[in-house]
Amino acid sequence: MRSGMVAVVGRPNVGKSSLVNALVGEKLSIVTAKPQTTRHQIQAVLHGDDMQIVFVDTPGLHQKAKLALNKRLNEVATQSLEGVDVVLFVVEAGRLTEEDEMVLKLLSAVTTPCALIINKVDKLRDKNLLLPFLQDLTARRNFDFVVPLSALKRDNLEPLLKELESRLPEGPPLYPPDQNVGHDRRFAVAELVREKLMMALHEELPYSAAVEIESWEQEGRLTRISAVIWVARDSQKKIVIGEGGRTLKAIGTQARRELERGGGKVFLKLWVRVKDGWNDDPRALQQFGYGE
Ligand SMILES: Nc1nc2c(ncn2[C@@H]2O[C@H](COP(=O)(O)OP(=O)(O)OP(=O)(O)O)[C@@H](O)[C@H]2O)c(=O)[nH]1
Repeated sequence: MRSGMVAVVGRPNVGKSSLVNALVGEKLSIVTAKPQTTRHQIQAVLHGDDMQIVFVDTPGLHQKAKLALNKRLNEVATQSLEGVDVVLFVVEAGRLTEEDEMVLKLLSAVTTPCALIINKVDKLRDKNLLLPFLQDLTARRNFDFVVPLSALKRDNLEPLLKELESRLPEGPPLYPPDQNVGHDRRFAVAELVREKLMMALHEELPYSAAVEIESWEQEGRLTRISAVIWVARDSQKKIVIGEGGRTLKAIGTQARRELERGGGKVFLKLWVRVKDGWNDDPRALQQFGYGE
């Protein structure tokens, strides 16, 4: 058995989340309610037969604009990258920006094995450009390995997994195999809808709305989710639906967009129902996932 931590770094929009989702195979591997270590936020866990990969986020790398300026943030990011087994530096094929350069610069201080992942090769019209692009980057840093791939098309993921497997230390899994993936994913989606609801209503309904996932069906790349927004009073139902259904529609659209970011299509159907005083009812709380 091998297991270890892998950090995925790169500028915004290069496809880091898409890559992790493609590798873990969970279209909707949303990150709430996942365990957290002191220095790393767990993004997703890949449970293989004889390997476990814990993908982590890098604190410090998220304050993107400040990256070049803030020494402290660089230190935080560097330290956290020193604590993992492999770093995946993700870039977009054929496109290197100033932000990529900043991340590369930050990586120069990191001694952890580091791989160059050239994502979105499917977007590259002229495949002949790949080699000079790759050569340009490998001239700047000694990468431990290089994998061109497409997270979106799930192209060339296998070589990356093989490389990772050979580099992870031998040892027991860091996390117990997740037997409640279904429940976790449902809870994560419910929380996402709730977050959009709270944003749409500007906290007009704090604590009096709960979201329950009623059904969940997977049809190939399409996920059909039906969710109920439970409110405590009739007047609140009107607020959530909004004039001509506008508020509810906006909530649904925002949640759906976020769910689709990892690829695949999502049909999200939202309903609003009233359960008088649900937020005082322990059984209702349990039903909505807020119980012990
Ligand atoms: N054509 C193509 N598009 C991709 C590929 N991988 C990701 N994308 C798209 O690139 C966009 C950004 O992908 P994300 O996975 O959200 O990128 P990210 O690096 O996690 O972005 P941040 O969360 O902002 O840091 C999305 O529209 C993806 O669908 C790929 O292999 N090919």
